[in-house]
Amino acid sequence: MALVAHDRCKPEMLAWARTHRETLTRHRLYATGTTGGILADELDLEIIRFRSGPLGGDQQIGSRIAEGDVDLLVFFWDPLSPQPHEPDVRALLRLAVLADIPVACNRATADFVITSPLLAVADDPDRPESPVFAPLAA
Ligand SMILES: O=C(CO)COP(=O)(O)O
Repeated sequence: MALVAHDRCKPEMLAWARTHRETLTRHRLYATGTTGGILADELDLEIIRFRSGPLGGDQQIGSRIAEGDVDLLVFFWDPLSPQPHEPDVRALLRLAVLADIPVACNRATADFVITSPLLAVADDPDRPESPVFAPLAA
């Protein structure tokens, strides 16, 4: 999973991650620099941190998505503040849609996604390589 939050949304991301910490510990976590630092410090989560978003972190996560290495993106982007790296933000969201992975842009959606029964498939120890979101049975 990849976790990203703009500055004004970081308290929301921290609160969400605190609520779902136990679930998060069962997955490999990527995050942009500052978001990942806060989650690691506050919640003692093991996180693979990239650069800060404005310095290329969004692009680094986008490249992981393009490589098929990310199954879920939680991106609390700020709808009220312009971002200097807006093109990177758009590119990250575009790649996530293109890759057809779930993208949660607010807490309500992130709550739905992380409590989805589909996510439970990935937590099955007998299927460690299963994707976060298994296809629905045919
Ligand atoms: O800017 C961001 C996403 O666009 C987030 O970056 P940080 O987590 O480094 O603040």
